[in-house]
Amino acid sequence: MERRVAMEGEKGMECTMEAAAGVEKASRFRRICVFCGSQCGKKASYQEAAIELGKELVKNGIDLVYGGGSIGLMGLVSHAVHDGGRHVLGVIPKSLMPKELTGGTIGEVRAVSDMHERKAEMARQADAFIALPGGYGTLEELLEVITCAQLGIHKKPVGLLNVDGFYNSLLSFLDMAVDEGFISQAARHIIISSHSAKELMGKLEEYVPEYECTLVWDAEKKPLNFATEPESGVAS
Ligand SMILES: C/C(=C\CNc1ncnc2c1ncn2[C@@H]1O[C@H](COP(=O)(O)O)[C@@H](O)[C@H]1O)CO
Repeated sequence: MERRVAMEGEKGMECTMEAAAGVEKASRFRRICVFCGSQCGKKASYQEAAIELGKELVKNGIDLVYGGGSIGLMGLVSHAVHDGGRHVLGVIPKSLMPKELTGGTIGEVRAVSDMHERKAEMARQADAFIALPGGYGTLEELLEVITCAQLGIHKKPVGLLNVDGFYNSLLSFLDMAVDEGFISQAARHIIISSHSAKELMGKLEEYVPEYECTLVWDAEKKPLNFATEPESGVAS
């Protein structure tokens, strides 16, 4: 079921549509980008968490942006969102399609030319980011949106779904880097983590960025293509 954007003069229409779709509470986010493994991982809990997160997005009336793959946790989260009737946008480099799109496409698939364009397009489309368990690719994507937040390039919330403590050692490493003077407390607070999708969503809804955009970027160049003015009313 696709959400229709209320036209001018249709005040209240969107709320009615959301209620009809079973959406519990209007979210500040229209689309969330999920980074996750192209593998399923060894524990069933990782797969359950991907499905739970997808259902939580649906419950909150939020659409999905992701890397477009049909494999691993990517396939599970995208199916959960699509099955729940929300829009799914997969952004995938053409050359990766044979490797990561083995199970057929769902939702809208946007083919891009390379990895940089994939990350830029996902970032542009999303109002917030969530990382599920994953490998190098997931970490790379996660760290890029964190470092861009640190530089003041965007103010979109970044969540970590710490399923079964999967990210405990990463979080400990970051705490150690704070203690050792390499990461500031404010920058450490960019990552919002939780063990459950429901709690994480609640924290992301309440997140207030501590970062000022101190850098003046050339508006023509739009660094890394993060949208400066979000379409959904979320502070970018
Ligand atoms: C190679 C370049 C950039 C850095 N690499 C990646 N950028 C974007 N997405 C990536 C990158 N490496 C892997 N991925 C994707 O992440 C997903 C999850 O991977 P995981 O290793 O299973 O966690 C998967 O879709 C990968 O394609 C610059 O050109």
